[in-house]
Formats: sequence, C-alpha cells, structure tokens
Amino acid sequence: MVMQALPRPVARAPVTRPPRLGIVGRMPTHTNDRTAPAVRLQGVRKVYGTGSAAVTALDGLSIAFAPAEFTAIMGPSGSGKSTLMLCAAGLDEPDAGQVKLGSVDLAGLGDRERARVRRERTGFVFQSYNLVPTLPVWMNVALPGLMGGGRPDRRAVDDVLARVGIAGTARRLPAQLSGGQQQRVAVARAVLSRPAVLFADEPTGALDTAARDEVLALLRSLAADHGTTIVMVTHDPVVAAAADRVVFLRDGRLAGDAGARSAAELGRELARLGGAA
Ligand SMILES: Nc1ncnc2c1ncn2[C@@H]1O[C@H](COP(=O)(O)OP(=O)(O)OP(=O)(O)O)[C@@H](O)[C@H]1O
Repeated sequence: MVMQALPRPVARAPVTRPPRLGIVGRMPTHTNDRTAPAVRLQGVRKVYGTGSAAVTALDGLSIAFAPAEFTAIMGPSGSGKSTLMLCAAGLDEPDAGQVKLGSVDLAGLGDRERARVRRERTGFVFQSYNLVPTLPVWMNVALPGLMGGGRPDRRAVDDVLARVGIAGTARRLPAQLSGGQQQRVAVARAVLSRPAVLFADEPTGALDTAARDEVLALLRSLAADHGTTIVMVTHDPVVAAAADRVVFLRDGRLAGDAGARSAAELGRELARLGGAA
C-alpha cells in the first residue's frame, strides 16, 4: 500500500490566540461596510511650520486600508509615519486632501462631531502602555468611557479582557502584570468600544521577544477574527513581518506598498530607503 503524505502543517510563530468573541459586550455603534475602505486618505498634504521653517510631513499621500487588513507602516525617521496616523485618525488636520473614516469625510465635521466619530471608529495603542498605575485593570480599560461621562460596564470590560487573552486580571494593578499583559490591557482599552480601526504606534517597542510575539498574535487575531483594521507603525522589520501588508514612506510619499514579506527583505528595503533596521 502506498502511504499518502499528509500535508505538512505550516510553521507559524508561537501564537496564543484569544478566544473568539461570542454575542457579548456592547454592540458597535456603526457597521463595517466591507466594500468600502475602513480608512482612506486622498492627496493628503500636511505642512508643519511656515516660511523657511516649513516641513512637508505628508506630500499628497493617497492610501486606503481595507476592513480587517493588518498593515505595517515603515520608513526612515521623519518620513511621515506618525503624521499619517494622526491625520488618518482625525487627531490632526491635513492642509489639503481628504480623509475618510468609513464613509465619513472628516473635513465636513465640526470639532465635536469629529471627536465622536474618532471615539466610535478608532482606537490607539502606543509603545508606552499609558496605564494609570493606581487604578485596577478594569478601571484602566473603562477609563475613556468614564471620562466621557459614561457608567462603567463591568461585563463589557470582562468580555474585552477575555478577548485579548487576560481574563481574570480585572482587579490587579498594572504593576502586577508583565509588560506584555500591560500592553494587552492597553489594547483592551482601545478596542472596548469595538472601533473599526486600531492605530498602533510601535506597540511592541518596549517588550521582550516573547511578549512581542504575543501582542502581534493578538493584533493578528483582532484583524482576522474580529474584522478590526490594524494600522501599525514600526521601525522593526521582525514586527512588520507579522502584518499582511507593509507600506513604506519616504519624504511624506509612498515609497513601497506590498504584501507580507520576510523580516530580512523588509530590513533590506528599509535600509535602501535610508532607515535603520
Ligand atoms: N508638530 C510638529 N511640528 C513641526 N514639525 C513636525 C511636527 N510633527 C512632525 N514634524 C516633522 O514632520 C516630519 C514627519 O514627522 P513624523 O513624526 O510624521 O515622521 P515619522 O516617520 O513618524 O518619524 P519617526 O520615525 O522619527 O517617529 C518630520 O520632519 C518632523 O520633524
């Protein structure tokens, strides 16, 4: 009898997948239109300063991020990565061009309306977890809602802690958690309201390699299992290699845009553009 070779399992980075989310927690206040980009920048120009001090941070940039897409943004220092995220999230206003979050054109909104759209549709995670050390985990997660005058919804908080893989930590203080767990708390806080888009600025920059891989697996799971669009800035080719798409910027313009590649390839591309890997 001829033995049939079984398909070999695909080698993957160690992944601790949080459980899939059931019908729990708060429902989103918007729906993802899967046919439209979650974020779209069209001809966006952003200049800081004036006259001889003027710096063009974004130079007519056009780019779109699809629902559930996990994109890494790379590029040399000063290439416009942070400005892209700030403009895409409505935290900074372009001098020219259009930014749309889903179907909403941010330029058409007043300050309050823009803040509401931002709150409902976007979440942010930074390198430093930005947790309040004196508050327990659950309160850190609920904080944006509490500051907006809302009442804490413990069930929704417990659900999101389970979603990011740290169920049972609600009553602990941040210092009682590892760095990777603290970043998961920051991710939980950012996705509590189920934003369509999660912006992450060097989210693994302060983590060791094991915690880095856990947080990257979490981001991948949020995109693949929960449909969250992830836009992540990183200098680290190993981190960027976890994304489905890698975009390179140089001088505020698009310098590369392609699917997943190896860390070695990404490092070479970054060096070619003048950045350090
Ligand atoms: N608030 C600001 N005022 C003046 N210039 C700014 C401001 N923010 C950014 N810039 C300039 O705009 C350009 C793009 O900056 P940005 O921070 O977007 O780049 P970056 O790619 O994120 O850089 P890095 O990798 O160093 O964080 C840089 O030349 C920067 O000095």
